[in-house]
Amino acid sequence: MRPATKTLVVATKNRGKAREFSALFEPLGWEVRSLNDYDRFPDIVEDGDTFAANALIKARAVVAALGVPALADDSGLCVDALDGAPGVYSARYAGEPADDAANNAKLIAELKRRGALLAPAEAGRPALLSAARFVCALAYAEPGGRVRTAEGVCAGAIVADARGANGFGYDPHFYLPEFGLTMAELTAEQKNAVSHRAQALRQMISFWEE
Ligand SMILES: O=P(O)(O)OP(=O)(O)OP(=O)(O)OC[C@H]1O[C@@H](n2cnc3c(O)ncnc32)[C@H](O)[C@@H]1O
Ligand SMILES: [Mg+2]
Repeated sequence: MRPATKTLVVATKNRGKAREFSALFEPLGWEVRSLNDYDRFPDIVEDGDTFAANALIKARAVVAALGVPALADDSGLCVDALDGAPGVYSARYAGEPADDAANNAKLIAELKRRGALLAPAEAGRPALLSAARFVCALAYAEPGGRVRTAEGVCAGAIVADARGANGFGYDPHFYLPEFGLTMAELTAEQKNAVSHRAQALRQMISFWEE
C-alpha cells in the first residue's frame, strides 16, 4: 500500500506543516499539495481523543472530498508538568481561532502558575521549565478504505523565554538539550532531521516500502 502518483495531498491547512512536508518529500521526488491549494476547503472537525484518531479523521475527510489518497498530520505538545496538556488541544489551547502567540503565552503562564520552574536562567543557559515532547501522528488513507498510521515523538523541555524565528507554533519555547537551541533556532534541515514529524514520516515511508 503506497501512493501511486508522485503528487501527494497532505490534509492540512497549517502552512508550517505543509512547508516541512514539502521539504521532507522533495528528496524523494514527491510534490506535496496542501488544503491551502484548494479553494475554500471546509474546516474538518477534529473531535478525536488521540492524535491518531484526529489524523484519521482528517485523512478520511480529504479522501471523501477529493477521491484521492491523502496523508494527514495531527500533532501537538505534551508537557509533563501539565499532565500531558495541551496534547490533542494544542492548536486551540488558548481558544479559537487558533493563535500561536496566544497558545505560547498560555503555556508559559500555566507553567509559572503551577510553579513548574525547575531552574533559574543562567548565563548561556535558558530557564528550563518542564520536560515535554512533541508528538506527531500521521494517517494515510486511500479511496478504497485502507488506512495506515504512524507516530513520531521528539523529546525536549519548555523554556520561559521564546528564542528563534524558524519553524512555527510552539517551536520558540521548545528546547532541545542535544543542540542547546530551541526548535525555532534550528534550520529547517536540522528540524527535519530530528522532529516528531520527520520520525513519523520515516515510519510511514517504511510501511509504504513493505
Ligand atoms: O489540523 P491542521 O490543518 O493540520 O493544522 P493545525 O495547525 O490545526 O494542526 P493540529 O490540529 O495538528 O494542531 C497542532 C498544534 O500543535 C502545534 N505543533 C504541531 N507540530 C508542531 C511543530 O513541529 N512545532 C511547533 N508546534 C507544533 C501547532 O502549532 C498546533 O498548535
Ligand atoms: Mg487542526
